[in-house]
Amino acid sequence: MGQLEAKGLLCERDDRILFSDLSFQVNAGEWIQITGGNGAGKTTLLRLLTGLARPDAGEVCWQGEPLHRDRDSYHQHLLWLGHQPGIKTRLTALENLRFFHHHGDSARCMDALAQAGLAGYEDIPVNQLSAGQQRRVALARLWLTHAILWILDEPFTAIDVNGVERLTRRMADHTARGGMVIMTTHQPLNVAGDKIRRIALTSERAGQ
Ligand SMILES: Nc1ncnc2c1ncn2[C@@H]1O[C@H](COP(=O)(O)OP(=O)(O)OP(=O)(O)O)[C@@H](O)[C@H]1O
Repeated sequence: MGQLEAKGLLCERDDRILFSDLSFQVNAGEWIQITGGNGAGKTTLLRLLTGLARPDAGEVCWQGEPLHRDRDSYHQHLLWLGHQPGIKTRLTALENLRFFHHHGDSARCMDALAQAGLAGYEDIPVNQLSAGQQRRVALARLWLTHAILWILDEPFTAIDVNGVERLTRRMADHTARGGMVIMTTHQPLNVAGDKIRRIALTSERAGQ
């Protein structure tokens, strides 16, 4: 089972301190929402947690080891879905999933697309899908991945109410089975308060 630990993170952008001395742990089965207004540093923090960027001070550890020591093995445990859908718009929805998940046979990929609400759209080039449907193609990976840790930046952007409900259920299932979710969203989450822990990137952070 995994454990992610942020230790004393400092991040500066344009001579402004976004956050400093930020420490927290995420354990198996935990669901974390990073909160804060526009520009508070949520995406920046998520990128530090993925190992794609390095903090100005402090470090991020996975199972006790600093990420930069063995990023490749960390990435086997991680599913990162960034702000952009990160999909190939000339490929079909199904081809996109097969591209990301080589182990995913067509039947599993079709099932994942159905779970994401895209049944009937499997063979359509992604550039002919709506913004929300394109996002759903990326999010269908949540039904295919074996990664224990999901880091999701604004996964609900452009997603309708029904889609948000499906995704929320999927995240709840994942954490109930010992998975970990760290996400940002500006939308209210329809989840019992004790199921989710919030880490605020604001001056109110003290006391969180
Ligand atoms: N590559 C970069 N170079 C310089 N400054 C950056 C860079 N990326 C982000 N910033 C700055 O860092 C700050 C935090 O940006 P970030 O994207 O982390 O905020 P956020 O909390 O995710 O915001 P939002 O809710 O709008 O997505 C912003 O003030 C932004 O201008």
